[in-house]
Amino acid sequence: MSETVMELKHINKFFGSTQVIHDVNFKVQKGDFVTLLGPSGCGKTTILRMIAGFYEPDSGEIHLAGRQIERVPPYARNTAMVFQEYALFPHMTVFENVAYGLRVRHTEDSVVKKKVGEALELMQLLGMEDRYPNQMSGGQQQRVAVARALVMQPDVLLLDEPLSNLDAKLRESVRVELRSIQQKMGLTTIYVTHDQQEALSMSDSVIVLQKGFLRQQGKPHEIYFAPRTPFVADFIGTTNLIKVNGDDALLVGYDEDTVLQADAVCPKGEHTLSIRPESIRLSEKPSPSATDNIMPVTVVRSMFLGEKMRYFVQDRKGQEWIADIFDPGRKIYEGEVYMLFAADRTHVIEEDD
Ligand SMILES: Nc1ncnc2c1ncn2[C@@H]1O[C@H](COP(=O)(O)OP(=O)(O)OP(=O)(O)O)[C@@H](O)[C@H]1O
Repeated sequence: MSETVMELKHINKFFGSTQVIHDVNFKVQKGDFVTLLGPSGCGKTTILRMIAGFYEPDSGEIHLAGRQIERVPPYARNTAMVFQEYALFPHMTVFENVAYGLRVRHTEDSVVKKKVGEALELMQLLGMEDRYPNQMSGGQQQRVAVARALVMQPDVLLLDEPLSNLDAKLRESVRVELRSIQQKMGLTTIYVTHDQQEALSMSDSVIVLQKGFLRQQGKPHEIYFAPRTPFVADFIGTTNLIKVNGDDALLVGYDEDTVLQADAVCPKGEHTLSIRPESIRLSEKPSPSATDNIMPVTVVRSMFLGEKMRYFVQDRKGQEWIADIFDPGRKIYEGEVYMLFAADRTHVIEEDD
């Protein structure tokens, strides 16, 4: 059974006269890894800082572990935040950096020793207790910053792009490590990133933000395969966004000669469909199965990308589509071909941006 540990209700935030957060609502289940995802400036950090208590919302409520906390000072909330720039104390050893929060709380020495030891072990930092931050790599410093947060046993761990200073390979391995520790500890975590891949691969739940508005919250595969707005569809990977005429039916009109079958009833009027490039197949013959959509197209250009071949094709209307063909072998499609895609991958977008 899932249990809600945190909830934001109707949160609004202004900086001066500019509203940067607009009526944001979401719930976080205990033990979940939740990602706030969106482009630069969409308000991710502002939301995280309001949860930590560094900013106050102008209106709305924040509930954490049974308490209403939006006016509670940061030190009196049981949250711990890890910043992008680690913010370790340079003049303190690793041990003292990790112990800092416990010392502030006047925790007994023997308990400090035990808890810091456990956190260092979890983050694979045993043996480095006496080093100073400048004697460690970026990845190690980042692990110290996480250990320093874990040791506080927060109700929620807040991570603000903690991997963005690491190179791609290290980032990948720290990402796997972080997720596995978080799951082992059952630690509720909110993670800020603008990296879609990172969000999809790490999260139980993803929250997509655009210009201070929450556009969608869902499991990674829901966000990917059933985006609710064109922005979400386009921000999460590559997609084909196609304008169609709906008629309160599964069949939608694309042009005079083409009717497409969609994955849901499309309301009357102009709407958008999203079809992922990997959901498209190409064929020299018009041989669709009963549930396939089919359209004649012309190959404009193609690109070999290793595991897949990316085709840019144009339909009769002049609309360009992208089709990704995996395991392409030696076959190259050229000129006039047919594009096939299943009805259940022809996704009706509920709301236009
Ligand atoms: N202290 C501040 N005073 C005034 N405006 C601010 C302040 N902090 C953030 N903003 C503005 O609020 C908006 C949201 O910023 P925020 O830092 O939350 O975005 P973000 O999604 O975390 O972006 P990034 O990924 O670039 O860190 C931006 O337009 C930003 O310029």
